[in-house]
Amino acid sequence: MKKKDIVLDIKKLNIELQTGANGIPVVKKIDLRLYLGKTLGLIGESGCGKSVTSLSILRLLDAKVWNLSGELLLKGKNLMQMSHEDMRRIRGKEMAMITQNPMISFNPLITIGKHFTETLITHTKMRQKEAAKVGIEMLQRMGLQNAHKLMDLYPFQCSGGMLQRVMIAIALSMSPAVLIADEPTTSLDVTIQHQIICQMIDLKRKYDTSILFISHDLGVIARIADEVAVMYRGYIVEKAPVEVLLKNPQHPYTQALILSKPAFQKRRLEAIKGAPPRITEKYQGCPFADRCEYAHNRCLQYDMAPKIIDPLHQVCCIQARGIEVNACIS
Ligand SMILES: Nc1ncnc2c1ncn2[C@@H]1O[C@H](COP(=O)(O)OP(=O)(O)OP(=O)(O)O)[C@@H](O)[C@H]1O
Repeated sequence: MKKKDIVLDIKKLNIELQTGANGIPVVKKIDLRLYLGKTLGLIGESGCGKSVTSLSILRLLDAKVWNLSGELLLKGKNLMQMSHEDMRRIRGKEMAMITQNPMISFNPLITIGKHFTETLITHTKMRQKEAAKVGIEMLQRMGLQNAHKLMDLYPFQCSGGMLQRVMIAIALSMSPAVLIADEPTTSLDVTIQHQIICQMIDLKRKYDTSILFISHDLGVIARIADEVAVMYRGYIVEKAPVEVLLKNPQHPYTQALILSKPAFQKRRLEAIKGAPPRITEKYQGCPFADRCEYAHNRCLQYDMAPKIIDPLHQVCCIQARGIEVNACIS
C-alpha cells in the first residue's frame, strides 16, 4: 500500500475514562490505518474498547468523561485539533457512521425521504429535488424495492433490515471518505445480514469508501474485511491481512477466536476459557496471560510492544507461535 492511499491514520491513540483523581485506561496506544477503498475489520470480545475507539474517531466521546491523546489523521489533518464546528462539518460529509440499532438514528416524526433531503441539503449545495433523486437512487442501490414509495414512509413503518439499509444508503449518499460501521448487522437475521454485507461490498467498490467494520463476529469480518485488527482489553494484539490472520494466526487470543467459531472449523470446537477482565481489574504485563495456555512468567513483564512478523503482520505476544489453522472462508 502506498502512503498516498492512507485515508485515516490513527497513531498511538490512548483513551482514558476519567474517574476521580486517576483515569482508567480503556484504549492503549493503538495504531490503525484505513486505506483507500479498503475495509479494516476490528474484532474483539464485548467491552474490549471497539465502540469507544469508533466514537473517538468521530470525536463523539464526552470530553468531561473521556481523555484522548495521540493522533487521528484524516487525509493528513489531525481531528484531535479540530474545532467542534469543523468536526460537525466533517461528520456526515467526510466520515459517516452506521450503528447496530438503526431505530435510534432516525427521527420518528419525519419520513425517510426527509432524512435524505435534510442530510444532503445540510452538507452539500443540493436542492430539494436533486437530493430526493439521489435518495431514491441510493435506496435502489441498496436493493430496496419501491424506493419512491419508501421515501414517503416513516421509520416505524419499516422493518429493522429495511432501516439498516436506509441508514447505510443515507450514510453513503454523501460519498464519505470513511464509513465507520459499528456492528451494523448484529441485530439482523443471517439472510438479511448476508444481503447487506454484499451490498456494502458493492458500494465500497463503487465509491472507493474506506470502511472500519467493527464486529465481535469473525465470520462476518472474514467476508467483508481486507485487513483485520484483533483487540483485547484495549490493545490491538494482532493485525494482518484477513487471509493471513485466518490461516496463520500468531496470537493465542486470535487462535482461540478462530477455534471457537463453528463456521471455520472441521475439528472439535474449543471455547475460550475464562472471561475478559473488567477495565478496573488490575493485571501485570499481558492482559491475556490469565486465560492463555502458553502463559509464562515472562508474559507478566511484557510491555505489549508489537512484534513485526512481516511488514503487514504484527502481534503483541512474546511467545507468538503460528499454528496452521487454515480456517475456511465461506
Ligand atoms: N459511558 C461509559 N462510562 C463508563 N464506562 C464505559 C462507558 N462506555 C464504555 N465504558 C466501558 O469502556 C469499555 C469499552 O467499552 P466499549 O463499548 O468500547 O466496548 P466494545 O468492545 O464496543 O463492547 P461491545 O461489543 O459490547 O459493544 C468497557 O469496559 C465499558 O464498560
